[in-house]
Amino acid sequence: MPKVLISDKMDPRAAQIFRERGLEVDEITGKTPQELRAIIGTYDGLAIRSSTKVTPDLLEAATNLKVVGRAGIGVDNVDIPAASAKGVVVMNTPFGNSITTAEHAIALMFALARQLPEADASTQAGKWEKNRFMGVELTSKVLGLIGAGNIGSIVADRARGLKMRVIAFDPFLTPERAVEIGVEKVSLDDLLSRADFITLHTPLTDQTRNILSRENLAKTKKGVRIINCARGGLIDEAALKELLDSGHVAGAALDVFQTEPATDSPLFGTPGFISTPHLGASTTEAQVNVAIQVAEQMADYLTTGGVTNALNMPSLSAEEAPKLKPYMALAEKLGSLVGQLAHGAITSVAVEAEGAAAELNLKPITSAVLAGFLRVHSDTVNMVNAPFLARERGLDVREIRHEREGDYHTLVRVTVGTRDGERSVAGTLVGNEAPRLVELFGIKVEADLAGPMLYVVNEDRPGFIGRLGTLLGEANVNIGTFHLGRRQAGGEAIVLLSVDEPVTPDLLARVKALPDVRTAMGLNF
Ligand SMILES: NC(=O)C1=CN([C@@H]2O[C@H](COP(=O)(O)OP(=O)(O)OC[C@H]3O[C@@H](n4cnc5c(N)ncnc54)[C@H](O)[C@@H]3O)[C@@H](O)[C@H]2O)C=CC1
Ligand SMILES: O=C(O)C(=O)COP(=O)(O)O
Repeated sequence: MPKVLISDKMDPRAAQIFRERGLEVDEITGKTPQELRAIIGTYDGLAIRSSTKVTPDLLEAATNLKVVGRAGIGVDNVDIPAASAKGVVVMNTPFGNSITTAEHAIALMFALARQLPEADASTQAGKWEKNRFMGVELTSKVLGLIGAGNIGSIVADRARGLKMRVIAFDPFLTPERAVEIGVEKVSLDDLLSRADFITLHTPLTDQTRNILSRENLAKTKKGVRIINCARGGLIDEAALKELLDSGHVAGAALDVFQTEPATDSPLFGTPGFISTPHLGASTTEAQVNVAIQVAEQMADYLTTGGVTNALNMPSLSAEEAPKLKPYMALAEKLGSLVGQLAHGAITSVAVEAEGAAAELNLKPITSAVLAGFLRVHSDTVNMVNAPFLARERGLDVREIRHEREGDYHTLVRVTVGTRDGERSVAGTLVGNEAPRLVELFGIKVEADLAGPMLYVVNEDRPGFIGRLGTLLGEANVNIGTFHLGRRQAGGEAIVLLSVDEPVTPDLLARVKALPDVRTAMGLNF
């Protein structure tokens, strides 16, 4: 039974779903990285929010881990390349808390406009400072969005309802989408100089880190108010403090900080500064959404292989997964076969689908080919890390669909490119289920690829099969299945046979010494 660890505070529905889906679940929150490292080894799944840091160090100890599920959006607390390299799927819940977070940004914008926290503190202190708290209206003000994705576009929608003019800097925002969400697409400099309010809604990446740098903050309009419900690393906090002190920035509301938990910050106590402790996603509705979603996604993956919202693997629906499973087995075997047989440096891998296979999602099939192929050299390769490792090796990977149906109702062909040219193998599914090789390096040969096998290339001459059979019999090697193919009579022929025990170097040497043998190899599936 797969085991899941919930390591950050999560709605109880997550644990309930894991149990209902037949998984074992432990909820152990608030652990230090060292404590987590000590227990992670037995778990197949790890469900987190933003507190748990999935570092290379934690992953190293996570010897059984197959999936990390982030009940939320931002995954900057997960080292995705390290997870991918270890073959761990990383999933998030990209929409579950977006409305809630957008509403928090709007709440902070109002709080800044009317100095609500200070006014509240003063009033409750019995001061009744009616003249101290003069606010500004939002109507007709310019709101500058940095990042106009899911959350940014909801903020834009709400702000337009408040009669604000919304401008957005987002290099990936298309002009059509800008029109659709009712924002004016602008450059960052334009936004900085025009916005009365600036709100950040980008992920934290190498491109967005410090996007409101000291230099960029200095380009803002005097009296600007800044809201950050995205990630702490997006703003230079020291520069922000100075600009608040000088009065250039009229107000700043941060829900997120460079270092969290932020129990101490030079910004604390600065006039015009408001903070919340990373509450963007903290509503009952959002937490129920993300807990249910992450648990369903992780349970799907651990029980059916279905993949939804993975950041390091193509999606594969729970309905698709059973249909693709036999294809993935076929693809792994074909990948493994070319991996074992192809000599020399491989520079490209092409995966072609014909007939029924052409109707399917090819991404998982390709990942399985690459996994089978790369596993020949490393047994830690799986479908998650194979595409990543292939990229690292500079392999040119292509997927090709053919509408035509050939001799088989469904066919997957794998062609690898080497310095000596291309070599290709192809297979089908018998009864839509059982993987079967049908072509090897241009020669038609039908074989099940399973267990230890012996592969021989020979001259097609009478008597050869008998001599090979005799040799194997004398060596006490039991033959399970025997498959033959040839290019043309008297030309190059191949023998593929399954044997009960792995082929020993000694047996291989004797096979190679037989007359008419060009080459021989032991294979394993
Ligand atoms: N405070 C909180 O509790 C929460 C914070 N978040 C944060 O909000 C972020 C945004 O979430 P979504 O809108 O759902 O993500 P999203 O992926 O839908 O949108 C992000 C947008 O940022 C844009 N972007 C990327 N690089 C950029 C750059 N260099 N400059 C400008 N724009 C850039 C993208 O094109 C995209 O449109 C998350 O990554 C997360 O870090 C999300 C939920 C809750
Ligand atoms: O979803 C996100 O990106 C968030 O930042 C929410 O964080 P949390 O789950 O509340 O720790």
